[in-house]
Amino acid sequence: MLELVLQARCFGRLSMTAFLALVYLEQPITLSMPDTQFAATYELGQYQSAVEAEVTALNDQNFTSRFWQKDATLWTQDAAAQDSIRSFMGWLRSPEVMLKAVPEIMDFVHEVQQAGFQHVVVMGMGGSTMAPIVFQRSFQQGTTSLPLSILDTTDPGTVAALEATLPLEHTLFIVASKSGTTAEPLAFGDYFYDKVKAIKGEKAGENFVAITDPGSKFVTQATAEGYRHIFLNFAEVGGRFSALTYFGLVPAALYGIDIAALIQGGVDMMGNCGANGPVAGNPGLLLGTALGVLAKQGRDKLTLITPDSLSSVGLWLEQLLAESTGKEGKGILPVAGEPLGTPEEYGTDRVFVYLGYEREADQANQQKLHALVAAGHPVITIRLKEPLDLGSEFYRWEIAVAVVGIVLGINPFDQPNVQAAKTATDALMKVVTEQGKLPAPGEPAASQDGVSYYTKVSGADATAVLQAFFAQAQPGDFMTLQAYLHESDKLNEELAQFRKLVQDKLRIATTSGYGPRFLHSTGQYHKGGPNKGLFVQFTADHPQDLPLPGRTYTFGTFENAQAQGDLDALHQYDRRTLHLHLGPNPEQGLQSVLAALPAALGKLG
Ligand SMILES: O=P(O)(O)OC[C@H]1O[C@H](O)[C@H](O)[C@@H](O)[C@@H]1O
Repeated sequence: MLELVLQARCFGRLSMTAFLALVYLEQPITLSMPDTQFAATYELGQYQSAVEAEVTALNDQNFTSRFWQKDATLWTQDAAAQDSIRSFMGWLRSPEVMLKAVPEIMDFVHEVQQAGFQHVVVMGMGGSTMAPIVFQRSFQQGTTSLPLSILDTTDPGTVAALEATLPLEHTLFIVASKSGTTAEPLAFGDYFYDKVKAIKGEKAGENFVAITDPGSKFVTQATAEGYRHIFLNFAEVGGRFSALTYFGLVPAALYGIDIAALIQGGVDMMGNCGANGPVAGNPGLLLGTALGVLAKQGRDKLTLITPDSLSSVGLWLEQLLAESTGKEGKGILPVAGEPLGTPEEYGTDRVFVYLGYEREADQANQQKLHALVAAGHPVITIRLKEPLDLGSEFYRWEIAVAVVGIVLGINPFDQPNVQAAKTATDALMKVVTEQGKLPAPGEPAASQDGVSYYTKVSGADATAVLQAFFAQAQPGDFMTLQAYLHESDKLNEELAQFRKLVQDKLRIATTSGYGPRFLHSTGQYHKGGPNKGLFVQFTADHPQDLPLPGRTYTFGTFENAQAQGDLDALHQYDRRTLHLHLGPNPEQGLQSVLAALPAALGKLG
């Protein structure tokens, strides 16, 4: 059967009737309107008709006008949940609102340049740093702009390594926290404020900027400490929907990105998604409907394929998808950073999304994607002209996950299970305050080469424990690596090797994230999504720990408590876990685990 291909460009010029007429034809169709920027291709095979039916059903219910009127009955009939949903839809107008704020942001950029700063560090977690990470990794630094670093980990080795690269006296620190209560950014802020104060005394505040919500407690602290500037974000925008607000745009502008053009992309996408009145087609609706329908039919692992130049988008998308959809035992698992394979390597639980540039042919991935389409896997392709198109892309995906929420029947704007890990961590930190240290872990199931293996299953040695752990895998499961470690190229390679060995043998999806970053991102799905995960947590010793000013604990203890707290939370949700404490040298420790893994997997059927 021929696959149906719809080149979904310029929906604004294509009536929905024409669109539906075209998608019903049983032959490949390419609509070529190269003057627009919202290029997406849907190759959905056997799922095409179900997606069309859902788009029609949503349009029959006046989806677009109800959506823009924030009609929360689209998502739920529960009155309290409806109030909550409405209160998180401020992001819908964020591109329009922020376009007006461009002169204010650019005035600030000039002020910073004239003050002689040499480096910018953005410090925060989750939605407050994901977009800056993408900007820093996807764009070239502007010629007259400042280098940008992002700190979103409590790992003392990482904090120390960053500190060693900074001209502290000439570094601008941006403490970014929407709520102003998240423990990590407050710790980062206090740590570096103390350092700068040791150099500049009472003038330390000149080097600090806050981005937060109006009225947050952090505003009081930042004011008292004489912060150079406090950006008050506008209300009703959840963290993962804040890329095109001060959280993304202030760092972007300091890095030299043309933020007016970036935001304009978002404004254009707003229009295409019906912000200014009825539209014949809606790129966000189509993407969200396709992903929602596919997830309901078991294709609930969104496998993101990008060229290297866009790989960081995976981090942003992970948070948006996992926190928005991973709840009530449902959800779409974002799978980023898995090299693309051949059709036999995948189960029937995948949908592939290729996000690339028009100018990069990326033949190797394209050939594999063609083979996947031919084998019946759904593939969605989105091509950008240039990095600035990320402005419209962020917006398309934000609309899409809101639509996924409708299709799956969940509230896409809350993150009810993130708190579980925070609560467990807080309880552990209380123990640290009272007893000076964390509770000792129980007996390991095995120890080998200085690596301790903690898990509920047992085995005579490391290989046997790994075998017993992975014997629990079922088709449709996934494995996730959770590394509370100092990121390095070597570790990234080793983690990729771990994923490959497991994927090749068990044919399950694999993901990987550094802690505590992922706690504010995919952590919601881990606890709130379907119970299909095999969780492998890595921790290590902290030979060079760092004290935290005004606290009785160090960065290292904080990181350990976060790892232990999340493990406790995963157990509350009855998840299958394996904790590997890698000892003093994590790269070497992981090497030892990798040496045992092939034999362990080899013994499985
Ligand atoms: O910006 P903040 O209020 O500090 O929040 C940072 C992050 O915290 C939590 O973990 C939420 O689950 C995330 O959605 C949020 O982005």
